[in-house]
Amino acid sequence: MSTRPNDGHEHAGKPHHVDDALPEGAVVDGETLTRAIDDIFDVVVVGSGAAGGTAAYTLASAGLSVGIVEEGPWMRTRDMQEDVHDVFSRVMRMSGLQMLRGKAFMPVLQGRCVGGSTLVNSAIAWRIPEDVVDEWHARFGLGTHITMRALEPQFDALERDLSVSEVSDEVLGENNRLFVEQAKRRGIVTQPMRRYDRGCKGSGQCLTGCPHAAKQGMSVTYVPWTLARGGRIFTSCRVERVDVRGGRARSVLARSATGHHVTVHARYAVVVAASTVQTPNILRRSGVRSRALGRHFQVHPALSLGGLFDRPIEMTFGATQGAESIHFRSTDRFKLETISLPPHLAGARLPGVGYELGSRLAQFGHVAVWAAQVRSRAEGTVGEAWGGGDRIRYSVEEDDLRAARKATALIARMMFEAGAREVWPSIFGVPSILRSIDEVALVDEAPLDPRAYNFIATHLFGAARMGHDASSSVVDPDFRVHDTEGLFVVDSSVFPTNLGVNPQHSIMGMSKLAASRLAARIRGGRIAA
Ligand SMILES: Cc1cc2nc3c(=O)[nH]c(=O)nc-3n(C[C@H](O)[C@H](O)[C@H](O)COP(=O)(O)OP(=O)(O)OC[C@H]3O[C@@H](n4cnc5c(N)ncnc54)[C@H](O)[C@@H]3O)c2cc1C
Repeated sequence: MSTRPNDGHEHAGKPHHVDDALPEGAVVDGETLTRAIDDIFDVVVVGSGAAGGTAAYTLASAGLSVGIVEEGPWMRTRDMQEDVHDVFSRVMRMSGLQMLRGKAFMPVLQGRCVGGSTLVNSAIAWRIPEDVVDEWHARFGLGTHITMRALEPQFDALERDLSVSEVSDEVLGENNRLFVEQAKRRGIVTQPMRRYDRGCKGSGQCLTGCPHAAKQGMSVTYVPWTLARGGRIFTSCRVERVDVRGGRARSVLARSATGHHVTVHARYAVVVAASTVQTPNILRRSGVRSRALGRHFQVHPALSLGGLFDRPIEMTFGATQGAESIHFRSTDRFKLETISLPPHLAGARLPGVGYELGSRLAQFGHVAVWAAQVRSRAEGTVGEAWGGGDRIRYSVEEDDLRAARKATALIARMMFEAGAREVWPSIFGVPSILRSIDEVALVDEAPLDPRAYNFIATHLFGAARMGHDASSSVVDPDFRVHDTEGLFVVDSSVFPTNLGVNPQHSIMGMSKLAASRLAARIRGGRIAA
């Protein structure tokens, strides 16, 4: 059977997307709900992002009835806009203003909408590196359950379903091309990114939602495909807790944006996939008591540098992120990437104020932005703030800052070698504008102080760690919360460490593995209704 029900096609001369043609009654919109709801499914999935969308579709494809409860709204392809402010205020958690707090503040971006962060991300797909799986085996004893052999078929299926392919030359764009050329000159191994992509037009709008549904995020793939298989989604309904009675998860208790109770019962299981930040707090509110809950939170702190060139770059055309290098992943713990930012976001990276800022904005077509993700060693915590919000504490360590400093200096040198007139390193204590390659020496000496760096976090891990021992982990190697029947966690909160590569594909591979095993157990009668 095709995995692509209701696929996009032309309709009366207009593009018609899969999220325009949803089965009647399959979406219960919490923004317009006028009464309480009580419903029942075989499995209830909390969250519709990378992990939740994948789990839901895998379970529905195994013939189980699936209800998805999602805190955010559904932004349809027809409603996508370029305006960063409008999009972020509708689909980003806290309109994009969520912060990690520690020795410094670090913004942490998360989608809060159908599709979760896959609506606003760059769709880069990386299989989990084998060294990470080996480390999980050596340090956490997961080798009997989490193996490359078990994960590879999941990745194969995901890549088929979601059309993972390399960025083509036609949509590479100048920002990406220049990076590849320069890296090659330096002997740095690069590759075109592999992305979830069906017909990218190079509009550079991944971060505000693809207006062509070419990016294969969850809101145009696994979520609608789940609904086509009889599933239902409750949007704009925030899960407050899972009702656990007699040691078993019974139902999910949510509240709609209009304030009504939404109670969704699970015959067999509740699968929590609300992300590394929200999942631990949902478990806490559900009465899960584990010393490990909320601990071992990790990120890949990311930094980016702008460079001003004489030649046109035009970041508005080309894959938002199209080229990368893991050349330094093992030796120096960072990964290099390109990123084409829209002017509203890149504006925050431009140096100067007033006239000076205005004149740089006028030259925006000549700006390139290259970035690095640090495989940080630091760990933080996730807890609940007074009033019920999420409180994340995290500070990078000195080793992480050394990696960040080295990556910044390398990118700055690459930009000058590629012909940049100015490079903007974004480190406090280093001039905001470097005008020659010799000045990059100032970056080599930059302070090792977390407050000096302009990090952002989009890759999140841990805080409900997997392991055998209930005193040091939250879920067992079958993704089940220790000592709780029918309660599973399938997002990257279960990852014992970060990865050093972009996480979505690994999250989906793990979620698919967990959901396939759960479906087999339910089908085999090993989980009683
Ligand atoms: C701007 C950006 C760019 C990125 N680029 C890439 C990339 O190119 N490649 C890559 O591999 N990774 C990328 N990432 C990271 C990647 O998107 C995430 O790692 C991945 O989506 C996480 O999956 P998840 O299912 O855990 O969380 P999400 O995808 O964030 O989904 C979690 C969902 O749960 C919902 N939820 C939370 N709490 C509740 C609640 N109480 N009740 C109901 N629902 C709830 C949320 O609203 C959300 O929709 C990027 C992230 C961002 C923000």
